[in-house]
Amino acid sequence: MIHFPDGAAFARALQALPEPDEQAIAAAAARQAMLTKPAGSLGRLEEIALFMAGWQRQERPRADRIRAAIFAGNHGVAARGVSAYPAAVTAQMVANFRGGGAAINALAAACGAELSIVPLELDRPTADICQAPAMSEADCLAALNAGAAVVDADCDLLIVGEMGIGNSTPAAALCAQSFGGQPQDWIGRGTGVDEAGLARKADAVARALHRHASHCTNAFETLRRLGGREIAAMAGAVLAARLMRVPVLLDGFICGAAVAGLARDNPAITDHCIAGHVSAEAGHARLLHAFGLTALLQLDMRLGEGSGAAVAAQIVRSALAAHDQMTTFTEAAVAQAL
Ligand SMILES: O=C(O)c1ccc[n+]([C@@H]2O[C@H](COP(=O)([O-])O)[C@@H](O)[C@H]2O)c1
Ligand SMILES: Cc1cc2nc[nH]c2cc1C
Repeated sequence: MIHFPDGAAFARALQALPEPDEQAIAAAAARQAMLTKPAGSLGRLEEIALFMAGWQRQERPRADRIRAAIFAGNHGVAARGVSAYPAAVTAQMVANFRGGGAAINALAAACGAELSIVPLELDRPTADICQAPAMSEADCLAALNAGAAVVDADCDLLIVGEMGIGNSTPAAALCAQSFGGQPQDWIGRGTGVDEAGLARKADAVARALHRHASHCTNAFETLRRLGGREIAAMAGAVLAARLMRVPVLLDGFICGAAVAGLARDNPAITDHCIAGHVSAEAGHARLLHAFGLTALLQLDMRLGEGSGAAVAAQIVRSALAAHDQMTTFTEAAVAQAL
């Protein structure tokens, strides 16, 4: 299991990212060239198979053991009226996840993923980022490690998701800090705020950046000051997955913002990530563009809780099923291209 003893160890890990196995990619590409289809005709499904081969270091990658890790946290900034729902919903939804009645329960079951629900000190919201760093160093480290702890090396694919009333505001601040632009470029309706709520979000992001920007000198400090527990946990999970060469399916805007916190220090952090979908949250398309990622799906979802990634996992499974199960031209006695 990956554990970061301190912020410096986390920073070192982020600078020493393993690369995919080029030999496995070449073997998978050679296999793909022999399968009974015109070259390239499975489009992005072929890219997905090669991507998975590289990270799993095998010619025929698997998606049998999918883990969906959903982290939950509460946010001091929620008291500023930046969400359409009360903060109590975070804990209530965690109970719903545990009871099996949320969207992610159905969608994880549908794609064959095992769910891990990880609430992070819901009774102790982070500080209001307009006034103070969201977390102490110890709290941020604990959250990063809670994320890292869900990843095990025999996982074929990791889905990361979140639940946290108010978290689209710190997510917007993280994106603005990491990639520049104005608060307006990164804020959106979240759970469905009205115009006044949107204005409060813009104001909160501007205040947070004004207070913290000059102190956000590295990924740890950026996540600690502008993030939240579930956001840091997602960052820890994505980094730990990379260290174990476990490919990751990213969910929506808040999930992406966690990775934005890491990407400024090392843009290669997204190399083992697939963007499962582009959510309806206004800043998500901009964020994926900044990462250079193209989402698998655009379904106008804006739920969070790993839901978009769980739907996208069906595409990954389809890609790997074709790659694994199709016959070759020789086996099926089908004539090759002229
Ligand atoms: O995944 C997304 O893109 C997404 C977009 C909007 C809202 N959400 C979810 O809604 C919550 C954040 O919205 P808000 O309005 O409370 O900041 C949080 O629980 C997220 O999981 C998620
Ligand atoms: C009901 C509800 C469910 C959620 N799941 C993720 N974010 C959410 C926000 C709300 C409000």
